[in-house]
Amino acid sequence: MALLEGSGLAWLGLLGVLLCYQFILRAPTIRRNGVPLRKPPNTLPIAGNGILFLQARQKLFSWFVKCEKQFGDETFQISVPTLPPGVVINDPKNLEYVFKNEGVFSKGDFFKRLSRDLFGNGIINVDGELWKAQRKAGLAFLNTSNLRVLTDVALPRYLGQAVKHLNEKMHDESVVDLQMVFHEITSQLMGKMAYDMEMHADDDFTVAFDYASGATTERFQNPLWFVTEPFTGSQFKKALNTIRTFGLEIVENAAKTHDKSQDMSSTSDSNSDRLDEVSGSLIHSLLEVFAGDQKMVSDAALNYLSAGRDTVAQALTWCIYLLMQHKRVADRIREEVVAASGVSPRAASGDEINTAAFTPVSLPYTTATFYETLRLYPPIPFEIKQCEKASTLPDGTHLPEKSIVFWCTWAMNRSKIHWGDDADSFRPERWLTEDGKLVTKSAAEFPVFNGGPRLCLGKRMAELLAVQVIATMVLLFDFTPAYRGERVSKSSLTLPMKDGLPCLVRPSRYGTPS
Ligand code: HEM
Repeated sequence: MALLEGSGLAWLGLLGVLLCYQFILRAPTIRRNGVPLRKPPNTLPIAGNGILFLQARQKLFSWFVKCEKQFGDETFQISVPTLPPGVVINDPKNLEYVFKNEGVFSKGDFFKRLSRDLFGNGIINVDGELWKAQRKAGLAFLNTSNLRVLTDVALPRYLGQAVKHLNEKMHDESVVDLQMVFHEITSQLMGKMAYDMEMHADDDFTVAFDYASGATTERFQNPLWFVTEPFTGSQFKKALNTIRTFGLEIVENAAKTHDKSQDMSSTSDSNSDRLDEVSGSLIHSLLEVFAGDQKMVSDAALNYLSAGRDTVAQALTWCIYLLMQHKRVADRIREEVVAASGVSPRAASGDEINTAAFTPVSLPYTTATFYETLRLYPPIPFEIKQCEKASTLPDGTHLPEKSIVFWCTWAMNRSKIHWGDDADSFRPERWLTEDGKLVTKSAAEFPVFNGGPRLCLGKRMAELLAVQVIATMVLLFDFTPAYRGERVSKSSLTLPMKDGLPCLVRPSRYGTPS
């Protein structure tokens, strides 16, 4: 006990020295055209905005929204003990500059140090040659013909299984967690197509990844994580071990299936299953690029898995959440899908619908609904870049070397300046022109998929997947909430819904009662 008290005092002493060093000797003021940037309300003399960052993420989102309302497009400075000086940008012109100057605004040491345990040297956590090589492998995986197999073969298969599961739940009148249902679809899909493996939403790996993502986010929120984690991080360590073991399993499995597929390629005929032909194509190209470096292949594979699977499942979850509150929008989706597929009331059970025909081109309103969901619930709600060298933003803000640039997509997407007075309302119509075409926004205006050379590689895949799933679910089912009040997200690098989305399932006007 005495030892603990002694070490506690030592930590406190160290902390005091660190804070004084940071704030009295080091923290530079960032200026715009020579004038110091404004600071947000409640910035404390020594802790700066640090205490605020310790709050639950929903409160943090609200704080960023409040700042956007107060500062509009004006860049402001934030300070958090132990972090380099930082600014928050809201102006799309500044963001465009950040996107265009990837060489200046990189992931940086700050981001990498905090997320290395989770992402290793995977694409999300590296710059330069390692990034380029992984991006190339990803581009090959997400080519047009693989995406066609995804929409025509793989997704209808896993979506069909989800429909069956929901029909059973409907029959039992039992509650179903739709977040798990969507996670199961994307887990199976990515598992099969990218890694030629069976993956599920409740695998140990998934649970561990979920935990580790929350713990990594806490590092970003808690500036003293390196002080607290040795005492509180045992579960985090366990989760990281599970993740690493699974990563190596993916690689070992791929090495086996690679040999097998090379054996088979000589005998395969034109009738071979299209899905089996593309299965594992991502991991196989990673094996080729990083031959012999198992850890590297594993990091790359796990990064793609987390980027491609969780984001889409979460976006679908928030979409149905919003549709349960906006029946008018669900009805319009149904009308659009019925017009495109010719289904008559009480006729569709899922088996006979060609869900592959549900595409962003054939269903613009459904696509607009997906975009409107992403606007209000962006799966990656915060972004961080670090200046590799001093730079000046278009608004005149001079950023010293190593300073941090934050933008909060969640807050930017609610800006009344850029989205109008009804920015807080869920209104898919804002995404459609008068003649029903989809409105396009630049990446800087709508940074949900990032932008510049690091634009999300899976944007097209996400759109194809989401439209097919939303159209099918809304056509067949009517969901009602089995929870009270508002749903919020839990701590994570992405936007999972806390405690899932428990619902009751009934047939829609077009689905068949079980
Ligand atoms: C609604 C779904 C999705 C959203 C909102 C989304 C959003 C994003 C964002 C914001 C980034 C930048 C992250 C950062 O580095 O700071 C990103 C990167 C990335 N995304 Fe997505 N994503 C989605 C789906 C997908 C899918 C389905 C894939 C397929 C595998 C994917 C693959 C990637 C990859 C590989 C990167 C890293 C790109 C790079 O650094 O060059 N994403 N995504």
